[in-house]
Amino acid sequence: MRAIATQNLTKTYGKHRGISQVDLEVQEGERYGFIGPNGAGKSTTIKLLLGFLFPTAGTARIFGKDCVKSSDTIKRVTAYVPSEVRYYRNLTARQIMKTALNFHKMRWDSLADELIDQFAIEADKKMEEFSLGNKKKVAIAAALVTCPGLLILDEPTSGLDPLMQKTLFDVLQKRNETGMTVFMSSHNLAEVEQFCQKAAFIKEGKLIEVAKLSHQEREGKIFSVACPELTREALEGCGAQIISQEESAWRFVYRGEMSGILGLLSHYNIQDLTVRNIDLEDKFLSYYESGEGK
Ligand SMILES: Nc1ncnc2c1ncn2[C@@H]1O[C@H](COP(=O)(O)OP(=O)(O)OP(=O)(O)O)[C@@H](O)[C@H]1O
Repeated sequence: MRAIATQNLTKTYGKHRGISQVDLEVQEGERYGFIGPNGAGKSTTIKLLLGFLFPTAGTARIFGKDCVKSSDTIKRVTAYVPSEVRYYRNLTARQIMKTALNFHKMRWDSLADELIDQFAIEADKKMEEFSLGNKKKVAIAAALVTCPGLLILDEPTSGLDPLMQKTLFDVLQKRNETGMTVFMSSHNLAEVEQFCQKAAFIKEGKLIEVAKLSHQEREGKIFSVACPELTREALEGCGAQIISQEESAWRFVYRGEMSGILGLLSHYNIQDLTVRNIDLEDKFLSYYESGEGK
């Protein structure tokens, strides 16, 4: 079963672009990242999934249910943690978690206490007394306490200190192991790379790529080589894709067998050499700096 499926999903704000023809597929149980620069269309997509906005064209489904027609049913199996959390000032953290439970016709139980403990929440303090990061922790606990099948997070770690970021991903990992699907939009590429199995890249409202993030599926290595004699012809002849050259310093991507490039380099007097996996930041920069779709 697909937790999220959108087809041709399009939203315009009057004459302004929102998103255009987005086809997204997230399988049940997946940990999925949603990446794009400011204004790319991440929040618009999330709001369409949650039924906060209606599409101009196309469809969005969660667990097979249409996000417009079955918005109420979807809200019962989906939880959402926004990037910036706003609550009524005079509610306590406990009251907010209870409200979430009431909405799902659930009772306060040991899980609620456990979440308060894990996220070090001062449960009887009012929202007006909470810092931004502490409000975020309440939002996370209120989302998790309802045991959603799908958790959608917008910038999940914004406002959280490093210890709480770790707690969050530990808790998400455990929930994911028992079946919860996680869909998170983030500007923090390292956290997406570490936690998610797949990531979709959105640019100017269009989905431009879905990347698998498991280590086996990495697409090549980045070489940085210092060598005055090396030539563009030699590198390209071997299948390298040059990223930059400054005097004798070369940076290139190599996707072939290692023996090929190492065989070539062994003929040169190499002054320095580093090799590393392509990471999400490389991909992000290549998609978004180049001005091209891919
Ligand atoms: N209410 C609105 N009225 C007009 N245009 C809007 C509105 N909301 C979003 N947009 C436009 O839709 C496009 C996508 O915006 P969106 O907020 O979805 O991007 P985003 O990827 O979430 O950005 P960020 O990372 O900055 O939060 C942008 O061009 C934005 O200007």
